[in-house]
Amino acid sequence: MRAALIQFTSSDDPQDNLARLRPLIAEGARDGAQLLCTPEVTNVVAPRDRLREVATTEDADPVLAGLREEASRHGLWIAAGSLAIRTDDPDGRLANRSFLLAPDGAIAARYDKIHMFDVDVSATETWRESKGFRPGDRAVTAALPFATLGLAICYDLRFPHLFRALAKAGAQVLLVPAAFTRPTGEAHWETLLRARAIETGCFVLAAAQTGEHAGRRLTHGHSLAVAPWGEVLADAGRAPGVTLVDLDLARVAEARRRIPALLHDRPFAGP
Ligand SMILES: O=C(O)CNC(=O)[C@H](CS)NC(=O)CCC(=O)C(=O)O
Repeated sequence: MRAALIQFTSSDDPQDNLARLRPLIAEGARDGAQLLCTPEVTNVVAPRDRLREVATTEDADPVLAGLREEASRHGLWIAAGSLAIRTDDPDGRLANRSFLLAPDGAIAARYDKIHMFDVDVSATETWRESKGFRPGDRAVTAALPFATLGLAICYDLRFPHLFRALAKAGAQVLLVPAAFTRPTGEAHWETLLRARAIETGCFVLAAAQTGEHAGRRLTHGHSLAVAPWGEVLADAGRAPGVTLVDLDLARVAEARRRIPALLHDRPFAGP
């Protein structure tokens, strides 16, 4: 199968983001991608107040509507990394929700980010994702004609048991759309993605936000594709654009045959 990672710098204006995404999708389609992945919060990256003002419901979100159009126009699958979506939460919290869009434009799966990034990265960089977003509580796989996908988002990457559960439920390709911070990206991003691939014997596809966003926020970039044995197949660097990668799904079974650790869980007591 051929996948495309769309690396992108989302602004705080969904219409602007959609307008800049369309040509990248056309490029991925022209180059034969069957599955196209976009980063976390593709529709809007903004400080909390602006985000709440801009985010709308699934029915009203222009980026979701536009991506559904693009999926059916080009007849390909789009994993809309995540979108910030208004919910019925009494406290007004949004969902950080991924959508898998089928080649006819239908919504084939949804996943709400489970783990909230409530972290003091440094003395000057602190995040309280749970103030703006309501966490999900359900892991999601989706069987496509050419591969079974496991869905995760950004900070979920640090919770290996989620990925193990996805692999055990049949996932062969794990998606990790992200908006990683610069300091944690430099220190951990590639290592964690390679570890999740090796542990699960899955391909990992991670489409990333890159560059400078509203409110002077910086993201790490380096959209990455990793093989089940752990090799980096593609690294998009810092520039926005489309990165193509060919996945030979037979490599999933091959990696798991060489190291059958997924079958070797044992109960234990303690510590
Ligand atoms: O708030 C938004 O706009 C959407 N959410 C995000 O971008 C989230 C929470 S701030 N970012 C991460 O999870 C980064 C994780 C990370 O960098 C790490 O694990 O090191």
